[in-house]
Amino acid sequence: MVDRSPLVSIVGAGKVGSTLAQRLIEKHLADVVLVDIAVGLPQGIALDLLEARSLEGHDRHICGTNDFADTAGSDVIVITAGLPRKPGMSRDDLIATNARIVVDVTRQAIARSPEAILIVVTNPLDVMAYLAWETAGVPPQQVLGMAGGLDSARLQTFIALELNVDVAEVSALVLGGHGDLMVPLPRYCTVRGVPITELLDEAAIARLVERTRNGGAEIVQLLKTGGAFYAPASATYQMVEAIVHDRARLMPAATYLNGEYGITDLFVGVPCFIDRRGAGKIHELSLTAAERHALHTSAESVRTNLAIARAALENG
Ligand SMILES: NC(=O)C1=CN([C@@H]2O[C@H](COP(=O)(O)OP(=O)(O)OC[C@H]3O[C@@H](n4cnc5c(N)ncnc54)[C@H](O)[C@@H]3O)[C@@H](O)[C@H]2O)C=CC1
Ligand SMILES: O=C([O-])CC(=O)C(=O)O
Repeated sequence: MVDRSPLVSIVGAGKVGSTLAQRLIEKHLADVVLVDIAVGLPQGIALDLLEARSLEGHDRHICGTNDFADTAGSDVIVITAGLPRKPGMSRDDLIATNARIVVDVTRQAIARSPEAILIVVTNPLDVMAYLAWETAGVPPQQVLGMAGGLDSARLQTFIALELNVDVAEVSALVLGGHGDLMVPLPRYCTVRGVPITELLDEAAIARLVERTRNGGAEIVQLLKTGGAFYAPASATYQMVEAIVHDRARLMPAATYLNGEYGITDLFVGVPCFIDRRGAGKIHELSLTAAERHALHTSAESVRTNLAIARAALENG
């Protein structure tokens, strides 16, 4: 992508941000700037990770800071700043607080790296991706939201556990908003190319689909103090890697839709080719009437939440 080492700034040095930072440097993908509002937190994590460098055998650099000036010239900016939910909460309960945070940090980050690809992770994901895009004032291809890779990996895991097969043999696909109405697509889930509809009965598939829809909440219930972070960091890593290595990888991600799938002016999860320019061509699957209806229902819920976020921002 560039002659120098790729530079990834991660905004939010919490669970997801710090885990992603570790993955990025220890897998030699990029140098990292970790920025957070909490004084000492990004500095402490960065120092700890630096001290592990000789043990892990890499020479990637990481810097922790509270100053966005240190993020200047980033190739990729990942936004993980904001509240995670607690047991009993929906992701949508985070709208007002996280909208303010995402607008604020996007403005500060993009001013220093106007060419960077933005990957939004903060929830509720699809709404936050839209706000980040609107705030950044960049072409929509420059902004992506991470969720489809995570939701698909969860379904992939549950299929592998159910069939007791190697997870590497399983492929799965989840579209739609990253919420309770997400759209797992069993017709597009396979084991070595064999559709799971030939391997599992309807009741089993329905159970796995439901577990996937509740995948985030299941972990929130277990952890009690926040949400999942290892798999979210891995799914985000894959997106960063596709950008940094210009891979043109087809993966589900929240992407700006302008008529694709019959949806306009929203970020919603669909398969798209991700490369150094961000979101490339969107792939339009041929969906059944029921699948299309489910996708539209999910998208309309994102639209409603976007209106709620806008109202919250207007009211300060
Ligand atoms: N899209 C997805 O699939 C996933 C989304 N998430 C979301 O990612 C977000 C982060 O989750 P965690 O890392 O678990 O939370 P966390 O609470 O561990 O970390 C959040 C960090 O954001 C920082 N922060 C808050 N306001 C800030 C500001 N104005 N500027 C800079 N930093 C700020 C906090 O100080 C904290 O360190 C949450 O909204 C969570 O719901 C988490 C997992 C998956
Ligand atoms: O459930 C949450 O709040 C975090 C998240 O989005 C996920 O793990 O899917």
